[in-house]
Amino acid sequence: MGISPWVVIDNIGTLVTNDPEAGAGRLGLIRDAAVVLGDGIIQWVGARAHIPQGSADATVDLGGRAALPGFVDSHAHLVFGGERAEEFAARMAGTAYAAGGIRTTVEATRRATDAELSANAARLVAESVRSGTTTIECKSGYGQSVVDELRSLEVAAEVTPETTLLAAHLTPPEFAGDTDAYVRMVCAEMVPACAPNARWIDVFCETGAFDEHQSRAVLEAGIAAGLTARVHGNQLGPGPGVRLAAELGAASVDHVNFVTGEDVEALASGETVATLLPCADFSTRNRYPDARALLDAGVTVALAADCNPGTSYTTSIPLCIALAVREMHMSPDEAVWAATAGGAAALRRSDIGHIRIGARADLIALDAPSHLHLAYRPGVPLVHEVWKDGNRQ
Ligand SMILES: N=CN[C@@H](CCC(=O)O)C(=O)O
Ligand SMILES: [Zn+2]
Repeated sequence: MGISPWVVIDNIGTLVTNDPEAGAGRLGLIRDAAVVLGDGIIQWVGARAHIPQGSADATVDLGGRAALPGFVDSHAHLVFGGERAEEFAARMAGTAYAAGGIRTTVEATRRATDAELSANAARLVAESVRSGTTTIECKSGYGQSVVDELRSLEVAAEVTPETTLLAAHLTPPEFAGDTDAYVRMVCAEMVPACAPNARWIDVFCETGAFDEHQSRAVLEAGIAAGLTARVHGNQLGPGPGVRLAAELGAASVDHVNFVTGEDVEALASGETVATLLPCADFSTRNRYPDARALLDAGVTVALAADCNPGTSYTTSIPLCIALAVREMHMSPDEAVWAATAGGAAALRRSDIGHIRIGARADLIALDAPSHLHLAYRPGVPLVHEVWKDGNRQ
């Protein structure tokens, strides 16, 4: 945030603005464009032939490269100890993913020092910036005690203002066999203790984690404490997560692999974004969500990387875009919108995810002539430059 120099980003081959009034189509594409960044915000955007003269400290010539809003990654678990490569290898050899793997990470997280957790989260954020992410959400959820959830949120707050209390990720060993007792503790002690350090309340509403009744209790406790709901739902099988999220006015329901027509209708007629996490499906060999059914029904769709040590140990939004296009039949334009404006909608942010005057000066340049190359050239590190709050990263 804050003061940054005034810079003209000139000679942009194709600019994605996500402002249909500024350019062509939903992405608001402008060819041969320029953008002026200054004091942390977008000061001007348009055709390079009309750049306002004399107002910038410097000019960066992109040489015909594409530019677009920085990616908004609205789903990440960055506060954890250890890793689970062996679990991944076993899964690739045929073992199915189950929620219980989370336990391994809870043990490692509780053992880790504050400094180790901070360093790991900072490392992952730096990695995500290198692949073009300029806003990231970060959940707790591998602490599962008041003390460990609180310190997880403190670490999360070091890297982002978008902090999420996910105490209801799994029932910890101290409450083994009595999930209801854990939920009572979360509502009575953990939510009041942690709410001042969080913006969002989340729950893993899934068989083997928390059922509808338990999920509702946690979300309502969070809402009563001033947080806004988001939900992990319908990842491993059909379930109540999507409907509950829509009913409680959640900002987003995430995963959404197994949905009914009623679920789709509930999302289409409400304000809840469907956040799809194709890297988790890739890494668990799960069925990909039916993105076409969601989009064709008018649901707002976001894409996020779901960086976590169990199901998706990647921070790469470009990989999400490539998978969304190849495996989920989203068009490249839909996928780029979902990873920028869609992520912003999932975080209820109007200041990011688009290039308009007054928006945060979060912009990336690609080593490619258009945004289409993000899906067309999978696995290639196309992100050439990143500006966050107007500062070159
Ligand atoms: N689905 C639940 N939570 C994480 C996975 C957590 C883990 O396995 O460690 C997710 O978003 O995929
Ligand atoms: Zn998650």
